Amino acid sequence: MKGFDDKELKNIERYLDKLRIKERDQDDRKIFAEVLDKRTLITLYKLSKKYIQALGGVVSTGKEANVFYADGLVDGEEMPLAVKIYRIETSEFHKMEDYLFGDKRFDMKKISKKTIIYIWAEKEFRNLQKAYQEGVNVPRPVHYLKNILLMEFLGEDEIPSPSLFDLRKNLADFVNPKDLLEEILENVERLVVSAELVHADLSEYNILLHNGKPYFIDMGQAVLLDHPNSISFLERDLKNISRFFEKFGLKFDAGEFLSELMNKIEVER
Ligand SMILES: Nc1ncnc2c1ncn2[C@@H]1O[C@H](COP(=O)(O)OP(=O)(O)OP(=O)(O)O)[C@@H](O)[C@H]1O
Ligand SMILES: [Mg+2]
Repeated sequence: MKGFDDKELKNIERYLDKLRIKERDQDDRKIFAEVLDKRTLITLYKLSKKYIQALGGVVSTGKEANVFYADGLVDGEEMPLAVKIYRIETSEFHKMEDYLFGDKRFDMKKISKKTIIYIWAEKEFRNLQKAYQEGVNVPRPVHYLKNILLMEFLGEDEIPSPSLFDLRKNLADFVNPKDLLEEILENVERLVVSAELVHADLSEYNILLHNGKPYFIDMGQAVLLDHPNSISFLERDLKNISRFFEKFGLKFDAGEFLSELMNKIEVER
């Protein structure tokens, strides 16, 4: 480890210990130990100096990333944060390549295996930034460094807002499904027409219902409209939405909406 010997690293670990506000259970501690390899620990330590007041518990453990809660500090204001830490030793990174090649923002010729993960975090940050600026409902991006992304935490009391998948059985108790579908499509339109992005993994798993509104999360794989596969990704996204809302007796023609979107893109250009 460049610049840090074992003693310094112990200090960092102690510092991070102090950051953890609550005594976590055995499983949480195991996950911390598993994902916070030395390199990631140092990155988290650097980020924490500026943005993290207290590190909370595990929100989610996934194939590509783990998400933690943190009491954040952004521009002098307290703000709950989601800390998304991409696994460096991810087994899924080959899939990432499909979404990176063809993206003119990243020169793939010069990139090593390890760097792909860092680029992935940067890509999610930039996608979120672009979407957020265009008024799409996404968590506000805060900062990224190497394999760690900080963003607004969508939830309350450290509990993340539910996904549409979580609510599939009792969605109608929380929201009018027809209104929700409309709002999702408005957000898709803003994402595609104004931000010129396609989510490319949109489904009930990556839409959270937060304060009664749909929010798109997990934007790492989102691509620019000029990506060679963007339209087929968009079609797949729309079909996922259509399939989900069918269960609520709502008819929505993904193909028709895709054509409408294509027309609007043409007009914008
Ligand atoms: N900004 C956020 N606010 C609150 N919760 C979040 C936020 N971002 C992510 N989460 C939680 O973490 C989970 C996983 O996040 P995300 O989908 O971005 O990562 P992932 O690597 O794709 O994980 P998976 O492989 O499980 O899909 C989400 O389903 C959600 O519960
Ligand atoms: Mg996800």
